[in-house]
Amino acid sequence: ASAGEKKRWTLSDFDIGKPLGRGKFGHVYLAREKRSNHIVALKVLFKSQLQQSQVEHQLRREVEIQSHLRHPNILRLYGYFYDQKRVYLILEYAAKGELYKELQKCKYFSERRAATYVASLARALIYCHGKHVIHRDIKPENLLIGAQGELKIADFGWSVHTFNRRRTMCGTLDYLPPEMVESVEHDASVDIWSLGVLCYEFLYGVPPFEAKEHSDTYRRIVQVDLKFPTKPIVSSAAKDLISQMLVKDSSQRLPLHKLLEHPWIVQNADPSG
Ligand SMILES: Cn1ncc2ncnc(NCCc3cnc(NC(=O)Nc4cccc(C(F)(F)F)c4)s3)c21
Repeated sequence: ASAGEKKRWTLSDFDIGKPLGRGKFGHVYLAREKRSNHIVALKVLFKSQLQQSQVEHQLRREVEIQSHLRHPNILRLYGYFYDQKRVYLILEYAAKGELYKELQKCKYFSERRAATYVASLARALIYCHGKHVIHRDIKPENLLIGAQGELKIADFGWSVHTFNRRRTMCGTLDYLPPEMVESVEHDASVDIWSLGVLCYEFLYGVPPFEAKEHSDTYRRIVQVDLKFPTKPIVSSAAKDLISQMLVKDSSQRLPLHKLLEHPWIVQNADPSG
């Protein structure tokens, strides 16, 4: 088998280093694979918590989906192993850490930095959608920064194969009425909406539909109650792009390949990503 595949990993294959972060289901540690000295991130998940939340199938799907994804802006999941009580995810290490911490520190990003991030995320999502994978959970907490400052989408715990859902739902689509064919409520355009929300938050430091109560946020989203603050000053080109992504009718949202041709991206994104 090639490196990292088929081999049965165990905890004794790794030296464990400092904690990198703690998620809902467990902690992440810096680790070094002893034989290769390869630095990785090791996410430790407790089986008990996975069982309680009945998310084991999601984890299996994440591992399956991630094993086919190879893109510079998608954090690699090299493999997994488990022992009596825990499941371990062997992940690519993102040396510059979590994007949301960087956003908190800077309050908001320059238009060049925001456009560079948005363009690299668009390229990663074009790649995913090309493989019928939608992420469905694009937000600052799921974005990491690599050693060269490049953005990495992480945590495909909520991603799905839209193609599979069509296939598993029925043998042939021919006899299905429109509402059943349409029933893949998440089509790839959900990621375009989330990328628009992210672009807004990169530029203003807050998400566009933020409100004190969940019910108010829900109403602002369904009404697409999009307002642009006067401060910080943001170019009209950026506002134009965001307005073309945060559109209620998912079929009318700016397609990702068109996003890469938008003047704001062309003029501000660093081509290297
Ligand atoms: C903080 N940090 N700093 C540097 C750094 N470098 C790499 N990684 C880091 N952090 C880990 C990032 C993750 C990547 N993939 C994940 N995947 C996941 O957490 N999956 C997952 C968990 C629990 C339940 C489910 C389930 F079942 F619901 F699907 C799915 S987490 C780093």
